Amino acid sequence: MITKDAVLAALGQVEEPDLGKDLVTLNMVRDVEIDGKNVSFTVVLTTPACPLKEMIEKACINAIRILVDKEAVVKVKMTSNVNSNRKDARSVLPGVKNIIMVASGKGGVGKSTISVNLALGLAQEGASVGLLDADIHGPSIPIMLGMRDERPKMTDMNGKGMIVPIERYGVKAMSMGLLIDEKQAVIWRGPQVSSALKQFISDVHWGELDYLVIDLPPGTGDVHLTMVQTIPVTGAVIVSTPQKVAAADARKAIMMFKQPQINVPILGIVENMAYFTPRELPENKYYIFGQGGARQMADQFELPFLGEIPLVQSIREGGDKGIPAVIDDEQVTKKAFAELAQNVARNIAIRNASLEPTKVVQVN
Ligand SMILES: Nc1ncnc2c1ncn2[C@@H]1O[C@H](COP(=O)(O)OP(=O)(O)OP(=O)(O)O)[C@@H](O)[C@H]1O
Repeated sequence: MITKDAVLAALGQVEEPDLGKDLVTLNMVRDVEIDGKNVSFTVVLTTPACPLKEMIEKACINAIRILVDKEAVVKVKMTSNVNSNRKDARSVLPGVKNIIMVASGKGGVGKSTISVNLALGLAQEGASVGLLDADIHGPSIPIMLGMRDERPKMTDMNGKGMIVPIERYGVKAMSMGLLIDEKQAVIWRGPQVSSALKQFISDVHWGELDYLVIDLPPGTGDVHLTMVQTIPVTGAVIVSTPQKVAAADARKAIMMFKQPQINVPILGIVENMAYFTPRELPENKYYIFGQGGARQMADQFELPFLGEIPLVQSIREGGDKGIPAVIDDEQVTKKAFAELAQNVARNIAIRNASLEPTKVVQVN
């Protein structure tokens, strides 16, 4: 006779490869039910974007068949509950489980393109996602999401007026560009930008989110410090391109986050425009700017390499039209961005299981 104890003992042998512990110890197994040879249970993953989903499901079925009963009919329900390791007072972004900053040392490497498609990619996997455009001097997200002419609505939250993010393609988005006059912002100095940003962060009503993706301005300046002083960041994604000059600037961004007084974990490096793929020959890859630079940089800093995004005409066209690549039909770009979203989600789960929460830092 199959018993619940035997089932749990077998599942106790199945390891979550990224977290290095078994599913029972990690409290990921729920609702075990047994009816004769029929065994069913739920596995609660730490993210819906888990790239190991199928592998874990197979390992569970095998464990029951090998260790409990080879004739067992096993039904596994795979669900998720995104984990978080926030231990701050939640005075900022209270309902947000994980905060991802997308950064690059240099402008024009595709940071906004990556932010938008990463947010949409995570949402397509089933997560609840927000996207915040913190690039005051060059906000491009309103264009990329086709919401440049929209004006955000306000809502009353316990007597305080809050900005309601705009929903696009299943993601809640908000940009400084929708609230401030760009011509005026151009002459703002660092402190003005910082205080506007602080205000902006606490004035948007995000509600409950699994992930909030923040598109930072390029560089390594005041705004970046303001952000880490204001927000308990889960981790940063560094965007680079294959050219040596971009890599040198990406290094600066890495060094900034690694500084002991900032200490924001880096979730990994993504290489944008890694190779060119013509529309007519989607299988062909031309490494026109050189190959493997970002991967080497990741190895050098012992950071995860999150993926290569090809240089494709439709990514640029989609960005200009307000139709991001992820929701387009082009399979090459869809696949590259889906892998990026899965790798980011995976590294957040690992980070949450292994590292201390990020503290909001005081920089003097
Ligand atoms: N992989 C790609 N393939 C084709 N075009 C791309 C790709 N990535 C970005 N682009 C295009 O390059 C331009 C710059 O991209 P984007 O605005 O995302 O860069 P950025 O790093 O955010 O720039 P900035 O920091 O200066 O705002 C845009 O026109 C965008 O559509």
